[in-house]
Amino acid sequence: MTDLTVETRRIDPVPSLIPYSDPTHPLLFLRRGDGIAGIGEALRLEFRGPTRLADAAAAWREVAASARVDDEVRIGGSGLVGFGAFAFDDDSTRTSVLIVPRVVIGRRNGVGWVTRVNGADDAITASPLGAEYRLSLHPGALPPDAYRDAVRSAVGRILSGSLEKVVLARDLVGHVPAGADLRRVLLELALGYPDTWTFAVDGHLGSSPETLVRVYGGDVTARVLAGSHARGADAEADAAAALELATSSKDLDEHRFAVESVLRALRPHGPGITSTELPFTLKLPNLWHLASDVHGRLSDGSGALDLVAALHPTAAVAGTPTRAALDLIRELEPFDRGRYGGPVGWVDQAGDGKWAISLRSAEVDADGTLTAFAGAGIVAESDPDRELAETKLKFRPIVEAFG
Ligand SMILES: C=C(O[C@@H]1C=C(C(=O)O)C=C[C@H]1O)C(=O)O
Repeated sequence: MTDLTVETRRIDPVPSLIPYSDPTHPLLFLRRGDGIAGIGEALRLEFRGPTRLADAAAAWREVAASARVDDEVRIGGSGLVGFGAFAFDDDSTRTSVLIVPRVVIGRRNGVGWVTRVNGADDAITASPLGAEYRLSLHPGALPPDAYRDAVRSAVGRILSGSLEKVVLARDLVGHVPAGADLRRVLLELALGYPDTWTFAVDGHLGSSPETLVRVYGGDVTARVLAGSHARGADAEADAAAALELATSSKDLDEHRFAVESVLRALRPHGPGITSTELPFTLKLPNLWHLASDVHGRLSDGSGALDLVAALHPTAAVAGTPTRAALDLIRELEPFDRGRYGGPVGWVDQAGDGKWAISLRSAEVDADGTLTAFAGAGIVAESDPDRELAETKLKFRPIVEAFG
């Protein structure tokens, strides 16, 4: 592998990162206007199979150790960065990637920068958006009726004692016209869901509210989501919806499994890592979620990718116990989730980084085939109609951004 030469220079912060990214191959990780956009690929690493995350962590350590980095900005996202998107399942046929762009444009807290790899001299320009397009998405391999049946089967397994929780997803499919400017969709997502992580890596894009893990200078944070409720039609109904969620033993159970799975994975790397004592209600434009924040200090020098490898898959996207949940997902979902439910984010030279769980997301293949997934946590008290309705709400960001 050739050693990378990386140079970061301060620039006036660009007003919006999205118009600077590539129209058909955007690389983006953004929240509330701050983040990084990549152009081109200076280095692309691909991984597969059960060790894909550990392999990526090891490969990245080598890339980082051999890179010559001159960074006059030195904040999260400056210097050497790799964008990553990883498949959910060990047996997925979808490739997991780490990509070092040729050029990165970043902005954070009023500071702007540009990073050039191996002397890339691309001009930094916002290009006009391509033609408008709209597409409709249709049920895929697990249509609504079959999804209800799958939920019923899962509840049966839970009641028989095989497991406590499983997250079941269904799929929608569509076709993106050739040459479509994907930045249009990213702008819609970023405007509509400003508090989420709007991302695009290797044809996989979305707006995720769930932080898998964030590492910076030995501090670690995560935001666990599990337990959902539709927003109310008016202020009063909306407050009632939040209260119902915050006091629902079904949702609190579902949530507890997810928080416990995160703490179990992180504590070996920092015994003092804790979560907020009680979950809080997080308001998104389409949904209420139960949320818990996790934070602490790392005691073993783990990098973001090491923790991603330790955490994935959490009970927010798989279930509890993990093995039984993954087996049931394979049995009841007639598709490969690809990178939905997998880690997506970036890592820097020090091993710091920000990673979300790919939710509210879609995969756009080279031939324009679009596949989107949305799921819901199934526990003993789950009702098939309500879980189906929940997946509909979770599809909304993607359906509306492409529609
Ligand atoms: C599985 C999804 O979302 C996850 C499941 C949730 C739930 O079951 O309540 C809530 C947030 C996410 O952790 C999805 O968006 O597809």
